[in-house]
Amino acid sequence: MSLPSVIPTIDLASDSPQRQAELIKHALGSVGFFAVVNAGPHAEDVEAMFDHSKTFFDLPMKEKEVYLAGKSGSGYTKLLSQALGEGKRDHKETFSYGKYCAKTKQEVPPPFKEDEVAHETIKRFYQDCHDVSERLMELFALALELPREHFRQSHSFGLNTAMSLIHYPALEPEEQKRLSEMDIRAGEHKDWGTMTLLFQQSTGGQPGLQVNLPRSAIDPSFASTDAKDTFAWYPAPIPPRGGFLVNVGLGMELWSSGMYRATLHRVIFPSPSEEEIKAAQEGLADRYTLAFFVQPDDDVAFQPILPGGKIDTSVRAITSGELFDSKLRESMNRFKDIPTSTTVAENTAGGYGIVA
Ligand SMILES: O=C(O)CCC(=O)C(=O)O
Ligand SMILES: [Fe+2]
Repeated sequence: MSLPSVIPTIDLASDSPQRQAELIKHALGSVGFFAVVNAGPHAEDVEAMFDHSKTFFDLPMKEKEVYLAGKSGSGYTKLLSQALGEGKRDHKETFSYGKYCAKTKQEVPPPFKEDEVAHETIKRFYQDCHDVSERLMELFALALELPREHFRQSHSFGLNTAMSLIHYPALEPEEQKRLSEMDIRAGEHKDWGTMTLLFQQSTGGQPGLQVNLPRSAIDPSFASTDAKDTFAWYPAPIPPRGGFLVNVGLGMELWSSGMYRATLHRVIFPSPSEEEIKAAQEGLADRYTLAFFVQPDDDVAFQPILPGGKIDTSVRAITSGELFDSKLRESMNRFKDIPTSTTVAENTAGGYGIVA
């Protein structure tokens, strides 16, 4: 069974809200991912964002280093300076906008600062991602029989939600073979927050995102057998132009008492044969993605929601800020212990990412 049929596509322009909520509930209860079409940022803006991202990552290291991320995760992180999963460093560089558009504005890097059009595009993209995430949160609530503002009201505009430009550079096959023994593009992890919107290039981009799913989610007939359920990695689809993927993080999994699943995912290097074919066809291709990490305000407690829209207030639930801090600490400790295939001194000056 091919994956697009298990990662459903939700059309936010034509399905009814009831139907959208039903599809979301089913997707998040089984595979933890779905694709959205006909909503969110304009396709032209998404494409422009990929161009701006390329412009930034093409800058000489000296210029990018000016924006090195601090503990908040905002700013630039170098190749191999994060480890989303166990045992391997991530062969990617990122630029994250933490509190962008909010009161404490982060400084925008030169290619965007000096380019009024680029700057406006980034702001509009952020705003449109925020707006569609609010719509989705209303549907998440509707599907669990909660008041529509239940999740939405816990996310102040521009406060904890962060946006990342991500670049996974293409490598010569030999170099990639050497690196992939010790590193990965993005190690296996669950996101931390409410949800992530992930934009991939619909044409000319490189795939590589994989999701870890139980066989019973891929093949419904399997669920009725006695065989032990096993997990395997499946390639995630790239939605059509203007579309994007959505997955929920650990915060939402806790909040929904597991009715919405945070699914493990990772980004792998292309296999040498695929790489060779691609290289022959179009020259070496890099993978660029844009991620919008929706994260509740720090003091929001993930008070578990029970079936029927009841809230369990009998437990002292972890807050969004506590979960974020503990995940950040965990990822820093994990990172320190991981050897790398390249000179550590050259590559570890970056900060830490927003996700684990
Ligand atoms: O870039 C991708 O395809 C996925 C990135 C991701 O999962 C993350 O940064 O949390
Ligand atoms: Fe992720």
